Amino acid sequence: MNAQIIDGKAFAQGLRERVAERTAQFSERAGRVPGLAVVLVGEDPASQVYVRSKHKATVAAGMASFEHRLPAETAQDELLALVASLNADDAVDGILVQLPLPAHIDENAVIAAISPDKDVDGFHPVNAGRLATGLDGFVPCTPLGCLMLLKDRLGNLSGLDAVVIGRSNIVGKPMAQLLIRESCTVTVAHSRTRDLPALVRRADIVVAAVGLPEMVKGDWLKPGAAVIDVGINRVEGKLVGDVDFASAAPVAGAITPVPGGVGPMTIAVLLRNTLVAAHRNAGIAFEAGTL
Ligand SMILES: Nc1nc2c(c(=O)[nH]1)N[C@@H](CN(C=O)c1ccc(C(=O)N[C@@H](CCC(=O)O)C(=O)O)cc1)CN2
Repeated sequence: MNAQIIDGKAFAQGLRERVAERTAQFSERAGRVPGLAVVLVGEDPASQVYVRSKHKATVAAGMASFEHRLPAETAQDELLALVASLNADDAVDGILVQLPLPAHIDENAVIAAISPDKDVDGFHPVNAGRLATGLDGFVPCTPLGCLMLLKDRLGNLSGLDAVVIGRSNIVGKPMAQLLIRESCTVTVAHSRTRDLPALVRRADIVVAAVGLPEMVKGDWLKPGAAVIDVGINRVEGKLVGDVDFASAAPVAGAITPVPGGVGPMTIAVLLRNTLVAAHRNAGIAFEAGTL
């Protein structure tokens, strides 16, 4: 067997085009464009690339992009004051503080300061609670992107066994919640999990989000499993995922590559979430349709 490659880059491009069409319709009706504010603290090279990509994608979708770049030494109170001003700004529908933040800033305090109604990252505890309890709210972009790719490939996920490797607030936990919502049987594995290969071998769906280069091997997989690789690890100048693609591809039924799999979905879903936020803020019903 040789896995079908899940082309996240192409899927993300399609999603971005659909968001752009719906943004034009929204802007016509609301008399204003959706606005996304992105805050970057410090000079982390990868974060600078992501923030630049977000700016370009936001503008290309027909939205207003408000970029705030602060020096690495910025005091937490200064960042909280900026978040408060963005919360109060009617031109801003979505607020995103790029992570990771410098070590002297409490990430949780900053996330908690963002208005849950502008939290297009879906990281605020209110939105995490909404997801866990089945209420409408913002869902973190990367796991929602993974779910879109899975549903596009597999259709109905009901009854499938899923293993999520990694328990972060940003990917692992919300991914598990989304799969539960689709009626999968979900196991969340982490660094203390015993006999991870045996657990993975039972899964129809494997989502790897641990940040350990090429950790998941092909002989851990059930033949035909759908494998979603969230890892972005730089090894000797090369980008690799958390899955050992060379050994996994001959066993899996479908697999996301790195790069070009999950990564591009993050920004496409961010635009989608910003469009949803704009509808809510303007009091216009949002029809999800193909978004
Ligand atoms: N506030 C947030 N911070 C961070 C998030 C997030 O969703 N919200 N996610 C990541 C970084 N990220 C977006 O912010 C991101 C990561 C990867 C990609 C991407 O397209 N990756 C490409 C490879 C790009 C490369 O060469 O480095 C791919 O996988 O094909 C986009 C966005 C952490 N911080």
